[in-house]
Amino acid sequence: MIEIKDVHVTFNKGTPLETKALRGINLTVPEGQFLTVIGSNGAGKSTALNVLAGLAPVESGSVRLDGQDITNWPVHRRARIISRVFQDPKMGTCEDLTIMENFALAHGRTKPRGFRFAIEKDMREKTAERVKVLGLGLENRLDDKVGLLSGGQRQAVSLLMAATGPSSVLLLDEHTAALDPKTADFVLETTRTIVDRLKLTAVMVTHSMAQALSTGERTVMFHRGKIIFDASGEERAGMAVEDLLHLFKKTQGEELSDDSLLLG
Ligand SMILES: Nc1ncnc2c1ncn2[C@@H]1O[C@H](COP(=O)(O)OP(=O)(O)OP(=O)(O)O)[C@@H](O)[C@H]1O
Repeated sequence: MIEIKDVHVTFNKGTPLETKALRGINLTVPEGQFLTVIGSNGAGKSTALNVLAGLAPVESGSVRLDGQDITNWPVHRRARIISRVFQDPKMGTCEDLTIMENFALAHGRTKPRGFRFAIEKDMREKTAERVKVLGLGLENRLDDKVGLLSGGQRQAVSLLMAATGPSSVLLLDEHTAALDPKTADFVLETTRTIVDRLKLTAVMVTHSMAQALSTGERTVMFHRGKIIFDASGEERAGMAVEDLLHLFKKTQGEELSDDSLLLG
């Protein structure tokens, strides 16, 4: 379970560039929940993910994971339990290494003589089995360099790698935004399957309201560093993008002006 309590993040404090990126965020995500996060540009979505990953300076408030206070844990300590997939398909994998080597690396199986030698038969079979879930035939291309894969294939592999290992929390940072619509749909469907099968706690930031409502089981909206609504259950099940816009206008007294949110 993720528990973010009254978290404030201010960049460049005390300077003319001071930005209050998060202004008292409270968010509890129960174990196994798939949460989607939406909001206009600069609303604080990525900062919230960075707070979880340990990359944003928490000015006040606390972050707990499964009851442990991780507010001051360094990034590397969290990396074992929290993994992340970024917008850029190139960020989750090493393009000069093969699919197999990337998985070996993710498993921390490196040895002084080089991990090529450390890839045991057993691990190869397990990796092939895992990659097969994607339905892309990549189980027959384990020795191909990742750089040869398409953006969608690569993002699917990143996703699988992030979900492999001991981590139980998956952070998805607009991970389909750089893909064409068809590939984005495929990666999104793969995401749903992986999160469901591995019973992960997932937080997905997206610019698409439609995607936010059709994925996972709960949606929160950020606006100017605050969470302005939190929908789940029946309320969310019947929601369309127009309802979100209406809700935004009702709570904020203004129209939502971010085109990417409206069109996504
Ligand atoms: N490292 C940083 N240094 C200074 N300001 C930052 C930093 N990171 C974010 N900000 C500022 O904090 C605010 C929130 O940014 P954040 O990236 O969290 O928004 P976002 O909701 O993810 O937006 P977008 O959808 O545009 O990516 C913005 O005003 C941004 O310019």
